[in-house]
Amino acid sequence: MAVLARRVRPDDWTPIGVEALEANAMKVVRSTGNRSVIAGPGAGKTELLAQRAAYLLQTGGAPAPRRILAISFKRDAATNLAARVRQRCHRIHAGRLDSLTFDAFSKGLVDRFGQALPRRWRPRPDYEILFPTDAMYRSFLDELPTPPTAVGSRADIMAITVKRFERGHLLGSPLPEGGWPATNPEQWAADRFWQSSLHEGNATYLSFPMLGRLAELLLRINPMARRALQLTYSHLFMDEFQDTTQVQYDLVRTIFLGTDAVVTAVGDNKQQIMRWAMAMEDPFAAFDADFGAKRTPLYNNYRSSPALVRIQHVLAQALDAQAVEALSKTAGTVPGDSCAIWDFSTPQVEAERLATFVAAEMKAHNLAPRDFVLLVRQKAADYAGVLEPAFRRGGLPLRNEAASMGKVALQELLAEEASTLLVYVLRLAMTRRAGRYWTECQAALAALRGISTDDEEMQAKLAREIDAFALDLLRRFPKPVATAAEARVLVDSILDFVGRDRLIAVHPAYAQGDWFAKVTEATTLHLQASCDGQLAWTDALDAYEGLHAVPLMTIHKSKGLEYHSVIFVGLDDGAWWSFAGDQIEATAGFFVAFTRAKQRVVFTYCPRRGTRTRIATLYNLLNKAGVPTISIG
Ligand SMILES: Nc1ncnc2c1ncn2[C@@H]1O[C@H](COP(=O)(O)OP(=O)(O)OP(=O)(O)O)[C@@H](O)[C@H]1O
Repeated sequence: MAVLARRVRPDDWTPIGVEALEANAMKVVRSTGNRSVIAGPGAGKTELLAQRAAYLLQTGGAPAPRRILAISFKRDAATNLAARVRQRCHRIHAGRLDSLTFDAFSKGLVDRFGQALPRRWRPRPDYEILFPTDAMYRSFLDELPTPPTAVGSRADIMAITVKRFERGHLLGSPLPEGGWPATNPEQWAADRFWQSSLHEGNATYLSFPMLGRLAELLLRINPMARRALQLTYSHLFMDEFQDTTQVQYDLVRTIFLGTDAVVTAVGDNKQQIMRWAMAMEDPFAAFDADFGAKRTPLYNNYRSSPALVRIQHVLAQALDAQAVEALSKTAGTVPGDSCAIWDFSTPQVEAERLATFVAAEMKAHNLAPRDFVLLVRQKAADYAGVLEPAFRRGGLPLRNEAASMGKVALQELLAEEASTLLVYVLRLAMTRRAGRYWTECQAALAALRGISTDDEEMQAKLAREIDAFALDLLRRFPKPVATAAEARVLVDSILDFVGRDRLIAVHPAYAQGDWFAKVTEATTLHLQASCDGQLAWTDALDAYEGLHAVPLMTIHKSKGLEYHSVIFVGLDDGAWWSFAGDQIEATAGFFVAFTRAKQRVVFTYCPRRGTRTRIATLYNLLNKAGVPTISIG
């Protein structure tokens, strides 16, 4: 892979790491105007952003010292894009991409500029993150005093529904600098919520959407801060744009609308599964209208076999009658049905058969455990309780990625910077062939220490320090840790070396409340558990990352990921109890699950878990696509 530090002429630039891009993707990569890319699953939308970053950084399209800002929804998506760009670009170039989540971006802004907000909107500097629930909003509304007569009555307040309160009033529109005129009960109650969260408790408590609203306000009223961002970023990328909330969109609009920044938004409306979390009805339409973006479709599917793409199209049409069938660019490699519904008599039989099936498929197609995923709609722990023992008996560990380590979900922990760094450092120090980890450690530590990519002297000094630390670590911990105390000492040593203060300074989430303590605790617990019974560090670290375990996760967590085979456990009314409530979102969830597969999708059904009448629509779609139902045992 060409990783050049020198400038490449735009005409000479070719995609890196893939053979070719389809014509429209290439147009977007090279484009100098705002673009919205709506394309189906596996079309290479994330890949397109990575290629565009490489193009802009290598050709000078994003001229130094200006930077590219990439905003994603999930931390792993943000890390994934940054890693793809690092693989494709020289570190001098890759260092000019900031890949962040929306939450981290908003929070960073409030942390940097929040104290300049007018008093009524100013959080205390040591504010805490609030994760509000419907019950919490309800009790807040129930406990409000009677509003002023001119505003309304107590009965008016009691009549406010939680959803309307949160979406329509608390977060529904940009914050007015001088506060809302108290003209109606909802707005009065929303203002009470803001003021009590900001000023009236022991601490300031703010949810991430509230931080987004504050960030938008502070940039709207502070032209210097806005200008600083506009000067910093020449380009903005937004992935999974279909799930953008109004809060996020307003923030982006306030910063970038009418500036010279070029915005690229990619997504797939059929994969919109965050409407419950306030995703906009049609963010692409708003973006095209406001930013004058040119809409560019993509037609290929690089992930899934032709047989799966054909079935995907039937599902896609249920979500969008205009959907165009994608062109599969991947050959089918499994014989027989690429998709089937398997009926089982009991969950125990199901678990045994699935374990045998995965083991046999691994052998037949030379696959690894992580080429498979077991997806469930919710309550992963309940399914894991039956599946895990059966897989263990079959010699295959199964790992519930939704399970918690201390107070952090495993999947979340593995995307945490502190945990990732620990793995990089340990792989570098304790294992052979750690070249890749050298690069990752050096890049991560240089970023934490603020060493610029072209400061050769400081980079060399850092390399020597890493080297000495790694040698010392191996001398002190030649074997995987055996006790909780040892795990703690090891984690502490690495954090001391990395620098807790630096981590906290660069990752704002760590500065808030006790999140850093929770992540450190979870890292220590998980390290100790992963070392249990292992003789070599490689095995312990493989266990930490779950490299040899079949993952089990919910559909929501599978977004953006891909597997050779997807086994969806429990296609029944029990798991999809809310199907009738929001049929479109549920079907979109089903579509997301289906489209994670490259070669095979298996749905399982067991009458003990529920009937299949309420979700007959999903079964009808599969029937329409010719998916057979097979009675397994
Ligand atoms: N031009 C290309 N040539 C070959 N492979 C590609 C190309 N573009 C993407 N891929 C591969 O296809 C797969 C899907 O790409 P990517 O994850 O970027 O798709 P996506 O459109 O973001 O998918 P989704 O919306 O389903 O998450 C990845 O394995 C990626 O490496």
